[in-house]
Amino acid sequence: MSFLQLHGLTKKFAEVTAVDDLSLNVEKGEFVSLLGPSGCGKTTTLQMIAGFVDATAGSIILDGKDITFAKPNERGLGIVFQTYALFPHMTVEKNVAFGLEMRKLSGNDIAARVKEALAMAQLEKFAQRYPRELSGGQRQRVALARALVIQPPVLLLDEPLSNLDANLREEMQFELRRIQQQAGTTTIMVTHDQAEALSVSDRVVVMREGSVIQIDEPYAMYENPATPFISRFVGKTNTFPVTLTRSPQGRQFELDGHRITLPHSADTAVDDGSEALVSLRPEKILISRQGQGRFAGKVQNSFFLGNLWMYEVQTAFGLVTVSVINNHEQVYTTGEAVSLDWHEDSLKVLAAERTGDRQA
Ligand SMILES: Nc1ncnc2c1ncn2[C@@H]1O[C@H](COP(=O)(O)OP(=O)(O)OP(=O)(O)O)[C@@H](O)[C@H]1O
Repeated sequence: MSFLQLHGLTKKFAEVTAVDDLSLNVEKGEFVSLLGPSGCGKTTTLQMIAGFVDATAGSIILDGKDITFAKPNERGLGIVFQTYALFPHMTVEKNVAFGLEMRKLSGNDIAARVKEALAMAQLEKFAQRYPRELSGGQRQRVALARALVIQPPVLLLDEPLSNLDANLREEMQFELRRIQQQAGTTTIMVTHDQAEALSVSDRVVVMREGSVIQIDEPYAMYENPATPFISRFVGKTNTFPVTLTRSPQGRQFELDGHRITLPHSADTAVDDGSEALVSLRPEKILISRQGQGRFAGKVQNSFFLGNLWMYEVQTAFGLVTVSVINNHEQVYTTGEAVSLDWHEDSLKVLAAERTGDRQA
């Protein structure tokens, strides 16, 4: 039996269904992210788990116990809010000790556990500082230490890195993962940042309009998105509308005068003759000097991203984004004629979605 089980969890606010029949099993020690665009119901789900919002329907089972209607303090979960919500008038040490004092542990136990939590979050030398005397990353580590010191069965993180600047954010992603693994705490994080979800999670849950649309490990989610929406939301991709036909060699479509046969691995539930979208990641495309690949194009824009070059290439089938690792190789310039190619295994075929799904 899974450690945390959400069964058919639903929340309605008057006419708005914020969360619609959400089911999810989380294993002990697992790090699961709820990922999705603004308003998809991530925070409401987290708040139902925390007990701040009552479920309209469904149940929450933690370690075999039904906690659907338990009060937040009876659940004893660790929570880190977006704003950290540290006590400004308390030192780091006091902030971290607070939850243990409320639970009336002995002075010695409190001192030992605070010491351990501060060490885990690498905060020992800041123990006597006040939150205002800390950087954003240090405050975020205090919030984590404070949540973990009570040894909660589940740690809930609500956009924990969104207040940090880009560099620090990346650093803290790894730090967050390290601390979570060291503590071994089952963790659920809400985020709208796909890179963050992919880099720290054991599994990612993509939500849209209150519903779960895919649950997978990060690599599988990126490589095999279930819908065009996920292929655009999780990472960047190029999509081309095509019509699939069947031949003795397998499923085929035509692009810019070329017949392309899909490998069996890319076979799909899409019916023959119906419209489909082919998804092709920018880093899976090979760009070369004119004539070396199957598809002709012209570089319309190039962007230098440090580790990567991104090219937008105009082709007969639309604007294609290509990314190339910056390893001192040839750089293509705007206006240059190039050709593109790819390995057929890189193609993913997805059923075209309803109209509202066309914008990521
Ligand atoms: N207290 C409330 N009363 C009415 N509607 C609400 C309430 N809380 C949330 N909603 C609605 O429920 C839906 C889901 O909101 P929720 O905050 O869970 O989304 P989210 O995915 O966390 O979005 P964000 O990333 O912007 O925080 C939204 O349409 C929101 O407007």
